[in-house]
Amino acid sequence: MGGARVGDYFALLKPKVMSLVVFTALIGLLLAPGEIHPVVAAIAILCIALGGGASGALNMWYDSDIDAVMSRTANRPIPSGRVERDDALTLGLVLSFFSVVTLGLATNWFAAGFLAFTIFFYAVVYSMWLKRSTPQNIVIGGAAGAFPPMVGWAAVTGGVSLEGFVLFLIVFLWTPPHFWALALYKQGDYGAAGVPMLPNVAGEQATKVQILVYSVLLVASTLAPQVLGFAGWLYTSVAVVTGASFLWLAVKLYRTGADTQMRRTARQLFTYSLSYLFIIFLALITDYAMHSLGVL
Ligand code: HEM
Ligand SMILES: CC(C)=CCC/C(C)=C/CC/C(C)=C/COP(=O)(O)OP(=O)(O)O
Repeated sequence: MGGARVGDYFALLKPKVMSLVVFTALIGLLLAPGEIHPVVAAIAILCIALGGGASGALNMWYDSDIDAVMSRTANRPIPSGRVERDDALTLGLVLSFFSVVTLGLATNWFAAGFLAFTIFFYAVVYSMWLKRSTPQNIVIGGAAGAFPPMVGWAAVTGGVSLEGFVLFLIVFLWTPPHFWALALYKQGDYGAAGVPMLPNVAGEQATKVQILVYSVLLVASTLAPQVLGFAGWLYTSVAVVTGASFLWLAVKLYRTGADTQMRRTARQLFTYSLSYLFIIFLALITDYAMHSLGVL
């Protein structure tokens, strides 16, 4: 086939999505108690980024048939013919192996095993099984995207903890509103590709109800750091204000029936979901840093 550029292989790693995944992993690593050398920490984050990228390449290898049918994904490196499927598979496997082994050597084998499991969960459990078989695909599969903060935590401590689980829970509950908002305005795409996403199986109204339910659970879960005592008022004020906006958008979506307006609101919620997760995790680490420095 030929003609593939470095940028095409880079695109296989889903860099934009992984940037936020890696950010949540970084916060997990920074919040974890214990010492980690800054260079080791940097290597650990790089390994999580490469592992995430590897799982993205494996997803694009497996999904190239449906990606070719959807307008949002038709121009990806494989469906557009710029990268061979086999090359994407090789890249995904090599990077998976390299990232897991390097993380194990640099930190500990529990964190490495957890990274391997996360890659497996996204590339195999979600992409090869759940995505094409159930409208609950992203609820269960979303766990893969929520594990990275726990992997970051494990890189420092060699284990899991309640605090790490809370970070997992926040990302886990955030994923359904994040994704279903997008699916609501891209329904046609998934329908055409035969992927059973909630809007094209259960309908728009049922999806809006589910988005609302998960948004309430999500905002409630963001109060857990304060309740459990590992964040203070700075974080909690940010969580309350940004959470209220999240709920307001989810309610607005629920109440908007008209098609064009509904799609606009769904797009707003999707875009907002990205800033929201970033801000919540940033507030957590800022609050933690301020407490550590004695400023708060
Ligand atoms: C199973 C879970 C998830 C599903 C099904 C999902 C789905 C999607 C989809 C379909 C897009 C549009 C991507 C594109 O057009 O290239 C997207 C965008 C995005 N997702 Fe997710 N997502 C999930 C979890 C996550 C997680 C856990 C994070 C980060 C913590 C995340 C961060 C992002 C970001 C940053 C974008 C914007 C990318 C851009 O600007 O192009 N997603 N997501
Ligand atoms: C560290 C590590 C291994 C992280 C994995 C993180 C993870 C599971 C992120 C979710 C990624 C994502 C873009 C899902 C999109 O669903 P899709 O693939 O159905 O979307 P598409 O239609 O855009 O391909």
